Amino acid sequence: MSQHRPVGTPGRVGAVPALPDLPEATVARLPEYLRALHNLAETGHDTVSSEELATAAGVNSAKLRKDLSQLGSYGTRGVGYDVALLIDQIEFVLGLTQCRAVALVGVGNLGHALAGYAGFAGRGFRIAALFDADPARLGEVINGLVVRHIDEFPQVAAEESIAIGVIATPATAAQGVADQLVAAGVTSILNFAPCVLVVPDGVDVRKVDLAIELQILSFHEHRKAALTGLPATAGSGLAPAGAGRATSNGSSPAGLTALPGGLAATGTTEAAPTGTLRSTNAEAVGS
Ligand SMILES: NC(=O)c1ccc[n+]([C@@H]2O[C@H](COP(=O)([O-])OP(=O)(O)OC[C@H]3O[C@@H](n4cnc5c(N)ncnc54)[C@H](O)[C@@H]3O)[C@@H](O)[C@H]2O)c1
Repeated sequence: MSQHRPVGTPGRVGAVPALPDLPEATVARLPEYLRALHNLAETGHDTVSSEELATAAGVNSAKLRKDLSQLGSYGTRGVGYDVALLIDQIEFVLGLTQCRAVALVGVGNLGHALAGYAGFAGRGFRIAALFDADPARLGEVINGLVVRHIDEFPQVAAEESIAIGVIATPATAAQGVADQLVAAGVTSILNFAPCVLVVPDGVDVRKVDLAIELQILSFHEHRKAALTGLPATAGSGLAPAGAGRATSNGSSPAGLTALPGGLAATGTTEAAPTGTLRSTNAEAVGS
C-alpha cells in the first residue's frame, strides 16, 4: 500500500516531467475527486476511505480505486487515503500547481457571467483577458478587466502567456475565433458555441453544451415515463421498486420499448454521470 507522488515534483516551473497516459474518462473524474477532497480538507478530514471519497465524488468506489491506482496512489489499508497528499497528487497530474491564464472571447450574456464568476481562481485559473468584436462592448470593465478588440489577441496572449481560450461567441463566429486563437499560440479551447471546431493536431477542444445535457435528461424522463406507463408529459416520478419492466407504452415483456422505425431500447437504465462536461470536440466523456 503506498501513496507516493507519481512522477516529477510539483512546482517545477518549466520542467515537463513524464506523466501517466490516463484514459480520458479517468481524467474527467479527477476534478470530481479533487473537489470532494478539498471539501473534506475544509471540514477537517485528514484521511478518507475509498468508499467515502467515492460517495463524495459521486462515483463507484471500485472505479475510484482503479483511477487512483493509475496515479500510483493505493491508500493505506485500514486508514484510507491521506487527503492532503492526494490533493497534491491530483493537482500535480492535472497541471494545477501553477495558476493558468485564460482568455475569454465573446463578452455577451454568457461571457459576462463567465467573466464575473469569482470561482475560477480557487480552482487554478485566472481570467487574464476579455475580447469581443463589437465596438459597443470595447472598453467595458468587468471584474477589473477591460474588454479589448479580438485583433489585440496575439499581443495580449504573448504578454499574458495565454494557452487556454474560452469561446462564447455565436456559433457563426466560433471557427474564425478558434483560428485566431490557434494562430496566436493557444493550444486548448473551451467552446461554448454550439458547433464543432476544426483545429490542428496538438490543439485540444472541449465543448460545453447545456442543451445537450438537458436533452440527455429528457431522454431519461421519456424513458422513465415509458417504463411506468405514464405519459411523458405527466411529470411522473421514478418507477416504484420492481416496476422497471412495465410493459405499457409499447414495451415488450422483455423490457424493450418500441421506437419509431422498429428500433428498440433495452430495459437497463444508467443515469448519465453527474457534473460531467460533454465533451471533447470529438466525443463525450462518460464514466
Ligand atoms: N454551452 C452552453 O451551455 C451555452 C449556454 C448559453 C449560450 N451558449 C452559446 O454561447 C454563445 C454566446 O451566447 P450569448 O447568449 O452570450 O450570446 P451574445 O450574442 O449575448 O454574445 C456573443 C458575443 O460574442 C461577440 N462576438 C461575435 N463575433 C465575435 C468575434 N468574431 N470575435 C469576438 N467576439 C465576437 C458578440 O459581439 C457578443 O458580445 C452562443 O454561441 C450560444 O449559443 C452556450
